[in-house]
Amino acid sequence: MSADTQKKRAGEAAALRVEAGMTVGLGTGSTAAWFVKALAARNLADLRCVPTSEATAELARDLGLPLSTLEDSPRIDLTVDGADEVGPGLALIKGGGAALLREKLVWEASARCLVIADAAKVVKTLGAFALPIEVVAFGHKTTANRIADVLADHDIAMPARVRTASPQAASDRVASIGAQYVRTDGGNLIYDAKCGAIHDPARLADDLKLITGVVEHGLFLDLADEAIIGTDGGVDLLTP
Ligand SMILES: O=C[C@H](O)[C@H](O)[C@H](O)COP(=O)(O)O
Repeated sequence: MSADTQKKRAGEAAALRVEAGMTVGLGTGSTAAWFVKALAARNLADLRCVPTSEATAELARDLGLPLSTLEDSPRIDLTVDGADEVGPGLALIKGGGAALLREKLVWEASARCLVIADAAKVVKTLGAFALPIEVVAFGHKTTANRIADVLADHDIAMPARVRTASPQAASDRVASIGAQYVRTDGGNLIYDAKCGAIHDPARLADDLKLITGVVEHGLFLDLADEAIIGTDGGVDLLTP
């Protein structure tokens, strides 16, 4: 069975958790897109949907879901979002789609957060997936040196690399500097850190946040309340 089928199962199961009248955070990525489609198909009354990216906003708008913003709807009942890795205690790596900052803002404003993923995302140790780190473009190479120092302090030898767009995507972008770089919805850059294994995610999260120029990182710790994992047989539910 394909990963996409597992993602669809998880997304559809998550859509059943939404009730009429809720304010719902809409995640970003291919798994979250299945959730958004399944949610729209339910046609629930009085929903308010807060998207975590321009891409999700566009999808939700096309499907007729009522959109709001975090400014207008600062208290979210339930956010449903994908992940790049789901580790022990529902510690997550997110940001493969460069949406980590808006995602984290929406997650932290949510009474409940539900992560949805295919079975391959579940890992024993975080870090095989390169950790995305969102960095201000101004002086980003200096910031990258500081990130490298922090990574080295965590026994991660390889410096993080700035994420570049595919040639097609790059040609679609207009940026004042580095048109080849992926830009987040907020106009920042993404550095990806190939960690291999993150032995102390909480300490790494704290250390990265202390670097001037780092806007956010993709470690989502103590934020997910539950995970719905799509499998070949159905879905598995995980709690922290
Ligand atoms: O920035 C993107 C998000 O964190 C996504 O939720 C994450 O990358 C998972 O994406 P997908 O469901 O496409 O694997």
